[in-house]
Formats: sequence, structure tokens, C-alpha cells
Amino acid sequence: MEKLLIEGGHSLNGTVQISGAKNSAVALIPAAILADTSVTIDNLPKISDVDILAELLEEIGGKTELTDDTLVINPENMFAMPLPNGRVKKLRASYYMMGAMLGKFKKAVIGLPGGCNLGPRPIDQHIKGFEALGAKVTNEQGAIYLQADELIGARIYLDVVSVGATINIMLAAVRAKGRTIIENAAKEPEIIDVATLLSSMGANIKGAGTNVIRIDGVDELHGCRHSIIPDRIEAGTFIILASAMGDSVLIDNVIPDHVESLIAKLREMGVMIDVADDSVFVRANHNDLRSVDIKTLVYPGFPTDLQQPFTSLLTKAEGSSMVTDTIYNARFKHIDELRRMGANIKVEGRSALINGGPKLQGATVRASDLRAGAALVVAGLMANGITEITGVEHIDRGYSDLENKLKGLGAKIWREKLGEKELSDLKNS
Ligand SMILES: CC(=O)N[C@H]1[C@@H](OP(=O)(O)OP(=O)(O)OC[C@H]2O[C@@H](n3ccc(=O)[nH]c3=O)[C@H](O)[C@@H]2O)O[C@H](CO)[C@@H](O)[C@@H]1O
Ligand SMILES: C=C(OP(=O)(O)O)C(=O)O
Repeated sequence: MEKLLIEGGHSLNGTVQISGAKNSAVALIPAAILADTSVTIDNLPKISDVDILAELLEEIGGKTELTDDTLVINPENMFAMPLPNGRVKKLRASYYMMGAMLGKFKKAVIGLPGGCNLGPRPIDQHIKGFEALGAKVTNEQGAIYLQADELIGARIYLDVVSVGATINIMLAAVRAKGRTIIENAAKEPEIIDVATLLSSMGANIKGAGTNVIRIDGVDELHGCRHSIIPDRIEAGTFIILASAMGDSVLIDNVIPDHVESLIAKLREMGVMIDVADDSVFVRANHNDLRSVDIKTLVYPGFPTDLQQPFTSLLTKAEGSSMVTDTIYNARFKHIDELRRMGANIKVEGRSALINGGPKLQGATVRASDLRAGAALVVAGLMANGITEITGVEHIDRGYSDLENKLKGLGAKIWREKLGEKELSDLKNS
């Protein structure tokens, strides 16, 4: 196990290239199960979620070849191998194995997913969708058993706007007989990316990116080549970092529309931002930031996945800011760690009240989840002195080459192995 060390207080300058989107990649890889021939996915981020999904495809008989940022998946010998335990528990997106295997084999056994611990993360809407398509679904000892004689298109209204349920139902429905209509669908850009890959494989999908998606099932899907969209959450994290510590930073390979809600809030805070076709240039005004309130919402609202790093930035803004997370009720595990660094933050229910101003101090802190890790990296770069961050494995789930990208901007950040005492303290904590 490793820790990240950051010497704070150095300003950031230069250009950073954004990688392909984690939340697309983790759906596109399982989607390849549905094809009869090889699928090639380009612009993959180098993250552990991608490695684990490729291993899961190997477990069910697939062949995968990862070179640089390209993954070739040969699904020809895949079979409906049950996956009740093991790797499926290590990430959230293993739930997409359910939709893809149900679509292809009409059956699947998949353990309940892992992923960031943000409070309850039920998958009832995924199951409601699979059942509407004709699958029998049971939950036995922490694994979901799915079985259908045939899948038949249906009209499905999602009670909760869910990214995962929208994509999972699409994955099963592309091979169902007849038309499926998903109403109250999620509209995140990653959903359009998955629909684009499935369409290149021969699927018939209309309306992805709106709240009504129509899918006409087809008998077979073939291989194709697809390049992943840029990661709007990684881009947003670097825009926040640049707003905190940048003199002038160009965040390149971005779709600026995807980060519009963030840019609007940063401009309210006094950050100077120029937007071009596929890049965002931040000229920070980082010693004179104004406080703002944010509320996380489904896309195109402010993304919950940027709430935690944004909270770190707000500790620098004079005055009181309120952060409300309407998507998850327990996405505040980073707050205790920020307090260790001297932040003045009170949590009440789904909101955090940040009294900004005093400079953070380096401390030893723990990343409890992926974006808590990002929040602590932002805080560490802002703080006086050295910050040590454990729980780096969470950060590695979703940020591609984070240290090198930051070093390229002038940050002092490095990685060390945990000593024996640190390991035993962690075990006992
Ligand atoms: C791998 C992936 O893409 N992860 C993203 C995905 O997670 P994930 O797909 O898990 O998130 P959802 O959009 O499904 O969840 C949104 C909300 O709906 C609730 N819900 C969801 C499904 C369900 O069946 N029942 C239910 O009640 C959840 O508890 C949550 O409160 O979207 C989240 C919201 O943008 C992001 O934070 C995650 O980064
Ligand atoms: C919550 C996240 O990831 P996951 O859904 O994979 O746990 C995230 O990317 O911020």
C-alpha cells in the first residue's frame, strides 16, 4: 500500500491533457460483451477500474489486449460464468455486467457491486428495468441472479434518475425483442457515449442524452472501434486545482459544455476562465476568491462527483459557503480530514457550511473514497507544509496518472510505500 505526499503552496502553471472518461470506460468495456466480434476502445484512462473490468471479461472467457490507451476485447468465447464474488466487489461499475450478460446470454449471476461508500446506493431501478424486460431476478447471499427465456421490449419509467440504471437497461434492451422506452432517463454525457458505441455495434437507439430513450432491439451486434469522450470530472478537478493554485493553466482535451455548471460557479467566485473549442484556460485570482453556495444535481446541474474537491477550494474563499448534496446523503467523509488540516466546516444533514479564509495546514489524512481523495489533493496543494494522504487506492480507481500530470504543472507531489507501523495502524483503525 502507498501514500501520496504533497508539499503545498507551490503555484501551478502549464498545460494538462485530460484522459478518457472513467464513467464511460467502465460501461463501454462490459458493453463489448454484447458483440459477436472484437471491439476496440481508444482513449482509455489508466485507472484500476479499467484493469479490473478487463480481468472480469477474461474470467468469463473473453480475450483482452491493453496497449497504451487502447483495449481490444474479443468476446467470441465468452460464456455466462457466474461472478458472485471476487473482483465484482471492487468497483461500482461491475453492475454493468448484469445488463450486458443478460442481453447476450439471457442469464447472469453477479455479486452486488462495490465502489465509493457514499451512503446507501441501491440498484432497485436496475432490477425494475430487467424485470420489465421479462427477466426473473433474485438476490441470494449478496449476488443478483438474472434469468430470462427471452427479453421483450417494455416501457420503463425510472422512479429515480439513475445513470447506472439507464445504461444497464440500455445494455439489456438492445438485444430484446421489440421496442423499449426508458422514461425519466438520466442525461449524463456518458450515456450518449455508451449509446454511440452500441449504435456502432449495430444497435438502434434514439434519444440518449434526453430523458426519453427509445431502443429497438436487434438480433445481433458486431465489433467496432470507439474513442471515449474526455473525462468531465477529471477536467473539473483540474479546473478546481487551477482555480486554487494556478497562475495560468490550460486544461486541454475537454468538452467545455460538460463542465458549464462548474465554470459558472467559479466565475461567481472571481476566477477568470476562458473557454475555447476543446480546452479551458484558467487565470486564477486565487488570493481573492468569493464564497458561493452550490447544490449538486443530475446533469446538467452541478455534479456530485465534483462536490468534494470544490469544498476544498471553498475553504479558501472569504466568508460562508453552503454545499448541499442532493444525490448522496453521506458524501461528506472528506470533511473530517479537511478539519484536521484546519478547515472550519460544519455538516448538517445533506449540507456543509464552510467558513473560509484561514490557510490550511499540512496533515496526515485518509482518502475514504475516490473524490474524497481528490478533495485532499486539492487541499494538500493549497496547504502550508507537507500533507500525507493514505487510501491512495481509491484515487487510483479514477484518476489517470494524477501525480505526473500535477508534476507537469509544477506541483511537488510524490508517492511512497507505507511503512510497517502505518500498515498496522491502518489495520487497527
Ligand atoms: C460508475 C458510475 O458511472 N458512477 C457514477 C454514477 O453512479 P451510479 O450509477 O451508482 O449513480 P446513480 O445515478 O444510479 O444514483 C443517483 C441516485 O439515485 C439513487 N438510486 C440509484 C439507482 C437505483 O436503482 N436506485 C436509487 O435509489 C442513488 O442512491 C443515488 O442517490 O452516477 C453518479 C451520479 O452522477 C456518480 O456519482 C457516479 O460517479
Ligand atoms: C462515485 C464515483 O464512482 P463509483 O460510482 O465508481 O463509485 C465517482 O466517480 O465519483
